[in-house]
Amino acid sequence: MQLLNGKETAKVLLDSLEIDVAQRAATGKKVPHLAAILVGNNGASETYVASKVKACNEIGFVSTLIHFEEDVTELKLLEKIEELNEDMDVDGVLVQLPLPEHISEKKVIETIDPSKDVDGFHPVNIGKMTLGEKEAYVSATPYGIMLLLEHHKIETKGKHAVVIGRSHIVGRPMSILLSNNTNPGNCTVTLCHSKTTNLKEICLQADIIVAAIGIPEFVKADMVKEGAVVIDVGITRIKDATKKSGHRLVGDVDFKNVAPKTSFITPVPGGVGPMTIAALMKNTFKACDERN
Ligand SMILES: Nc1nc(=O)c2c([nH]1)NC[C@@H]1CN(c3ccc(C(=O)N[C@@H](CCC(=O)O)C(=O)O)cc3)C=[N+]21
Repeated sequence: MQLLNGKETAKVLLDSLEIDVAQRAATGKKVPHLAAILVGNNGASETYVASKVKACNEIGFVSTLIHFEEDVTELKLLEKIEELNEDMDVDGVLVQLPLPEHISEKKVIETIDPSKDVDGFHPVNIGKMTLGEKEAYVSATPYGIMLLLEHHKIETKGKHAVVIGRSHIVGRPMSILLSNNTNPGNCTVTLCHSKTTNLKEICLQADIIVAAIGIPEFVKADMVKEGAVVIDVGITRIKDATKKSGHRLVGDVDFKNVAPKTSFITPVPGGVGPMTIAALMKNTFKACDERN
């Protein structure tokens, strides 16, 4: 069993971006600018957005964090997005999800200029990704997983990949990327979800499993074929008084029992999470490069 170390891989990618940014700056070009919008006081969201801003600072991007109160009106949020769309200095705009009930995520996502949609959530980018077009901004988590597979030279061609979870931001785009005619890619893909029958039998046929359902330790050892590659997207916070933070992070995979059966597996934390950040930074660099 080999650990797919997302933290280390993300660092390699971020170091390389840092050089690219320095090169832009040295030739008098503008550096990438990411604007992130956070609504309310969700602890996990605050942590993730803080990591994104920190990554920006570390590699020489400019970042702007806009923090609205939980009760901000949808109109006010949409107006802010439009302002950022028009701001020539801003290359990437992201609105951290989930949003409060009274705000339509669909409207918010569709208001972001597709050329600044570094999260890759806009229908235009989902369409381009589905068509395998290079200019698409690919949703950061699935993109990060593709980069992790690529970095470790994991053979995916002709393999059976089983994706568990059909969310718009992870499972669905993941299933499309893995089936695309690319490397990594060229998988035969089965997309499973809450209504799937015989999930265990399907998983047992998988060469690659991507668990993205948000149920802690859902994937058990008896669902995994010997030698499979297991990617754990889950990141649930469980209260734990013995931890300084008051919680520990648990993935969608029963890591302790599953890991010994696998050829490669991602840990939680330190697996997919840091890769999500690295992918977002790559998208933001691309947005800047295409604009200037
Ligand atoms: N518009 C939008 N874009 C997103 O990209 C987005 C989002 N909304 N909503 C929520 C999910 C989740 N997400 C993570 C990012 C980093 C870590 C990460 O860095 N995790 C660390 C641990 C962090 C911790 O200590 O909590 C790790 O796994 O090692 C995890 C999860 C981005 N998301």
